[in-house]
Amino acid sequence: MTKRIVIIGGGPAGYEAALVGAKYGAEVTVVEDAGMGGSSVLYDCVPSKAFIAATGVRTDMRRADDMGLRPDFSSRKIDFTAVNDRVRHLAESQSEDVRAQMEREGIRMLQGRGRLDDYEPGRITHYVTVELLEGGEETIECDLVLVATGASPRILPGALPDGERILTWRQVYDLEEMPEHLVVVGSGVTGAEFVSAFTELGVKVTMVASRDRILPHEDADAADALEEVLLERGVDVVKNARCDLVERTDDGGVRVVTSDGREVIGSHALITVGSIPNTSDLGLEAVGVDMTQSGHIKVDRVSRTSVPGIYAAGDCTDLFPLASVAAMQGRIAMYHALGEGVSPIRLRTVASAVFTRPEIATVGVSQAQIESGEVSARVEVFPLAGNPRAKMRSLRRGFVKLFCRKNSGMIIGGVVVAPTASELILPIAVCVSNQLTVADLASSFSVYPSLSGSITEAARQLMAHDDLD
Ligand SMILES: Cc1cc2nc3c(=O)[nH]c(=O)nc-3n(C[C@H](O)[C@H](O)[C@H](O)COP(=O)(O)OP(=O)(O)OC[C@H]3O[C@@H](n4cnc5c(N)ncnc54)[C@H](O)[C@@H]3O)c2cc1C
Ligand SMILES: NC(=O)c1ccc[n+]([C@@H]2O[C@H](COP(=O)([O-])OP(=O)(O)OC[C@H]3O[C@@H](n4cnc5c(N)ncnc54)[C@H](O)[C@@H]3O)[C@@H](O)[C@H]2O)c1
Repeated sequence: MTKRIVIIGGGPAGYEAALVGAKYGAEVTVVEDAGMGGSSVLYDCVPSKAFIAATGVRTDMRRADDMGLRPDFSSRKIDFTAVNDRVRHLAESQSEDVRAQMEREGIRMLQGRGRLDDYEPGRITHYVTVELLEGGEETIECDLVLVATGASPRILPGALPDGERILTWRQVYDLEEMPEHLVVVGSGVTGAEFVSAFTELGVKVTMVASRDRILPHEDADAADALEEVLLERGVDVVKNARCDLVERTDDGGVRVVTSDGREVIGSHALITVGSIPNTSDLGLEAVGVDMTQSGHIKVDRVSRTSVPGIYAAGDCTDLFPLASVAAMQGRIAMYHALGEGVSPIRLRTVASAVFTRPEIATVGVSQAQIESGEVSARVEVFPLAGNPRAKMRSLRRGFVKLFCRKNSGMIIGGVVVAPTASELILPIAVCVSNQLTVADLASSFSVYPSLSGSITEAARQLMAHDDLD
């Protein structure tokens, strides 16, 4: 019998799940209140990476002098409106591509807000009521529901965004002029990416970090390397500073006040203090779906919630807030729900990147886990400074780090800090996913000269260590 599936949320978790559902012959409806592709495509991941790509042109030009080229960029003004127009256009056209693909696959799409509406919890059939954007309501009867509603910027009570001077990251692309002095509150991945991007555009940036280091959840050496670059580029980092208040000043700027009374004055403030899951008003509690204290939906590794027939995927769950993970959770939910063979999600194999200059990419276990004794492994750090390709490209910083099991040499993690770390991490991710060893990696050919040569070289160093043991 054809399964009837309703997916609430059309981001990577929702649309990837819908495509799998349709492929396996289910009758799929996706309910989305913004646009297909969700926040990932319209407001978060895609626009930020498009913006960063534009700012990266300036980074590359900075090296031109060192290479004997003397382009005169001082007289070329940055057309900030054009930069932002391009970003918005890219996001909208990607959203349209997702919508067109879903249409081709025969997926029904409804624009509006969905909520679970089971009149009698515990039954096999579920009901989703949609408040349609065009007006009116529709209730859909179905066998399976996937909740994929994502998350929204966390708002500090003392720092209410006004879209002009006090901004969330989603409002940056509406600015008509470049900020003179941007104060970025929060030093997680989102904060670091915008600090780096605006710095590359030549904007004065101050970063307000709640701890004594930036990127507290990333590899410490990588975070230190980035901090060094940011300081060298003129960024001020205010540490151990929790922001309590952000307000407009009489001259049109902003005043950021920390809990210990420190004050930072700037022209604009960008608040990047994390996200909250979009899980209220969905009727989840009424049907008995277990939630965490933070409001995330509890799921297992095949995306099941505590209620049969209701699955959840992506940023509304408590796994790993990445588009790639959301998409994988969504696909896994459908394979499982439709009785296809499925492997539970393996978070240790997730590769992720921070798109700063330089980029930071990681996969597998962390050095912190090794140092704490939680994981037993050997570590090799190989600086890029000696790499011939890095010298040719005038790259002074960056490194490759590999972690392998002590006896077997199996690769269980790695970190790359380089301009293209997000691309260079793949061979290490392949090793981690497929349980390959340093010998496998060391015996693979890398191109000469290439930055990836440092990855095979790091593996060779770990092998040499094996020989001595
Ligand atoms: C600034 C920033 C940059 C990022 N960059 C990256 C990156 O480079 N790489 C990466 O892997 N990840 C990145 N992420 C994380 C990534 O954006 C998220 O992990 C991803 O968006 C999660 O996808 P999702 O499908 O769970 O939800 P979303 O993409 O948030 O989509 C959910 C959709 O559901 C809609 N919705 C919510 N409630 C309802 C309802 N009741 N009815 C109907 N629709 C509803 C929402 O409006 C939204 O459109 C970034 C995040 C941020 C904040
Ligand atoms: N390139 C990418 O893949 C990418 C980019 C952005 C976000 N993301 C995903 O989103 C997740 C969340 O990242 P994020 O940076 O948005 O949030 P986060 O929660 O990781 O970081 C927010 C930071 O703000 C700090 N903070 C909280 N309240 C504060 C206050 N009052 N004053 C000062 N600082 C305060 C927190 O201590 C924290 O360090 C990431 O873990 C990642 O999975 C991914």
